[in-house]
Amino acid sequence: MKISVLGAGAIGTMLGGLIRDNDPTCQVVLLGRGPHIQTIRDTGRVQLQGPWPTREVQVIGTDNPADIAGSDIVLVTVKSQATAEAIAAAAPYIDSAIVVSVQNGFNDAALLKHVNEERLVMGITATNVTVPEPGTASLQFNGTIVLGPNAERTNAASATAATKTLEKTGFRVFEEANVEGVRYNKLAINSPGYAASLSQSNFITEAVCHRGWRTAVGKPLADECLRVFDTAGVKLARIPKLPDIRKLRGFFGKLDSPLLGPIVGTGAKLIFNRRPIQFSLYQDLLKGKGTEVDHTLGEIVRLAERNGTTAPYNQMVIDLAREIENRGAGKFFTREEVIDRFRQIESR
Ligand SMILES: NC(=O)C1=CN([C@@H]2O[C@H](COP(=O)(O)OP(=O)(O)OC[C@H]3O[C@@H](n4cnc5c(N)ncnc54)[C@H](OP(=O)(O)O)[C@@H]3O)[C@@H](O)[C@H]2O)C=CC1
Ligand SMILES: CC(C)(CO)C(=O)C(=O)O
Repeated sequence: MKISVLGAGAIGTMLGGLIRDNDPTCQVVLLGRGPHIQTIRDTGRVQLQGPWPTREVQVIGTDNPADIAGSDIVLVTVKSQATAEAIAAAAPYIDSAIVVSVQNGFNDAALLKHVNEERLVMGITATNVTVPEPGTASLQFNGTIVLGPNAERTNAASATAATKTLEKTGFRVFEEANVEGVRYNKLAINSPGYAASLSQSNFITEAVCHRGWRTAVGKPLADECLRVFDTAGVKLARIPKLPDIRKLRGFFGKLDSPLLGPIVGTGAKLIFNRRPIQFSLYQDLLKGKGTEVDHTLGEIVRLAERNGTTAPYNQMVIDLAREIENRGAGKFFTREEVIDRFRQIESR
């Protein structure tokens, strides 16, 4: 079986590497660019770090889309804004492969320009991976993958085949009939996570567990996402085994309780100070790269507008991310500056 990854950065390298490590009969091609893929191409190996001794896995690294020809499965793991260009370059070599988007953001239209709907499967991953140095992918958080058929189920066979292949990663993989509901849920979870990234705050211990941040930033974002989904008639589906936006909103409430708050907060700090979640948006801001925020939280803002409402809190995260992008690598806000900017929305 030949599996190719289109856009092998953090997520794509981890998924492709784990598949190859767990099933050496699979040929895995990591198509990417820059020093990361150059290192993999030169050494013929990728290093996988995680809650295991470092694994060295043999893969093919390439920057030439022609090398994916003959694939059974192509995993799309470029950032959303790179999807149109990446799939256009890969299209002549996709042949009859099943194409699986494992991205945040709704890139269906860009992918459908080049891939038959029966062979396109949309999904998300709620894992967390970084590239600490070229040639290495590091698993920060061992989560799940969810994918599923489209509403008409024209791609149902492909969704099942993609699920079986992704199970080779060793992650928990779920096929979900309402995958669109999962994808919206994931965007909503990312919304407060991105907001914490604007000030380099540990999402759980320095943002969620901080009363001022929770009140001015976390709760309004979660409430806004839920209100927009409700107005638009989006039916959310759970991300199995993980908290969803409703649970996260409930957790914010629990932390406000004078009795329960300190206990829950201490437990959360013990767990999340050890291996902080590094949101993909944070990783890009740190490197001074353009982020995909317009394609992720921008979806929530556009969904609001299409349904006659607004999403000013999500728009604020987008605006602040843009400001950091323009200021340059690593020039983040302080948590208090973020809180101040969010408070200004209330007084408008
Ligand atoms: N990292 C994470 O923990 C998580 C990420 N996600 C989602 O997964 C998706 C991928 O994220 P992530 O892995 O972090 O992103 P990365 O930026 O680490 O990886 C994407 C890679 O694709 C490369 N690329 C861009 N355009 C092309 C192209 N035309 N041809 C070949 N390679 C290309 C990029 O190169 P370059 O850097 O030069 O642009 C980069 O190396 C995103 O949608 C993200 O939101 C979801 C859950 C967790
Ligand atoms: C929430 C997270 C970390 C996945 O679990 C993510 O989606 C991201 O980094 O963008």
